[in-house]
Amino acid sequence: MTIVLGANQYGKAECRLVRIDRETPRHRITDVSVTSQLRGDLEAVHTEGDNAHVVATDTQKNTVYAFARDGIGAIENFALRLGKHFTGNFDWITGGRWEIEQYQWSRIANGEDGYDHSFVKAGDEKRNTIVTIDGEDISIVSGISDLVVLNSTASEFWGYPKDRYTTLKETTDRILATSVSARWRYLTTELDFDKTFDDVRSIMLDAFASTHSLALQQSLFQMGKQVLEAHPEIGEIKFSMPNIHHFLVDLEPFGLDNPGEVFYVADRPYGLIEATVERDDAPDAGRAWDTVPGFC
Ligand SMILES: O=c1[nH]c(=O)c2[nH]c(=O)[nH]c2[nH]1
Repeated sequence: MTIVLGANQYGKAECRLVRIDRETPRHRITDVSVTSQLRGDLEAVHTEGDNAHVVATDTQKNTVYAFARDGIGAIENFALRLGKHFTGNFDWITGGRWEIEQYQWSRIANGEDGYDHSFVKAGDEKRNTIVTIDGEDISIVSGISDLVVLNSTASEFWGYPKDRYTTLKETTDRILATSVSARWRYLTTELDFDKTFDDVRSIMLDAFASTHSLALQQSLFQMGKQVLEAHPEIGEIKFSMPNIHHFLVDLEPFGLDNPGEVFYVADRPYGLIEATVERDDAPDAGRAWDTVPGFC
């Protein structure tokens, strides 16, 4: 028996970086966290402590900041730039993984257009991407997280099997709320990623709002289906959507009715609905999803 090194990667995680584009008085802000990880011929450092092939994690971090000097642009393009740099400049680095999470800011309101150089954090919602390079293969999985949405009606849940443990009452009018995490795989590296992201987000919101839902699962599928129908450059989309339960408060002890107006929101436990919506002719995903946690 011999003990050998298995899969490995290394790099600098969560390089927080804010860039201000200030060519004109109307500044723009890009706020990201970048993780760079390299793969390749890295056996010797693990088995011998030989660092000859180790592009230091500190160097990777510095490269992230130095590249930002030229602009960031769409996070997908920034991740691709980093990946091509490391795989192109160090022979033994044959691949890697570049993950970026982007935090959203909007302009502080001031008339129609907002202030030129004053921003307010736009909630918890985040945009993200993972670019993976493996030799000649490049995969891009992008997504959104913490997109919190709520329908105050047009949601039902009934017709489920009943057994001795079932206490849930059927309903034809409930609140449907969730925090959408979605990731989708691009089938191309040449794309206006900013525009596509905005469009995917707005399709998901519109599908959630316009679906009269008999189950969160049905809303999820509609969201994915409508994204794939509009975007042939996306192979599949995965969702993880907690059902944020809103329970009707029993006001009867106070002699009051409650016609669907007063709720308490339970933070846990929560239903967790996860699914992949895919086109049946999409090219094989290869290892694109291997290091994307939290989805099925
Ligand atoms: O939309 C729902 N899907 C379920 O699978 C489920 N299960 C449950 O108890 N409530 C709900 N709601």
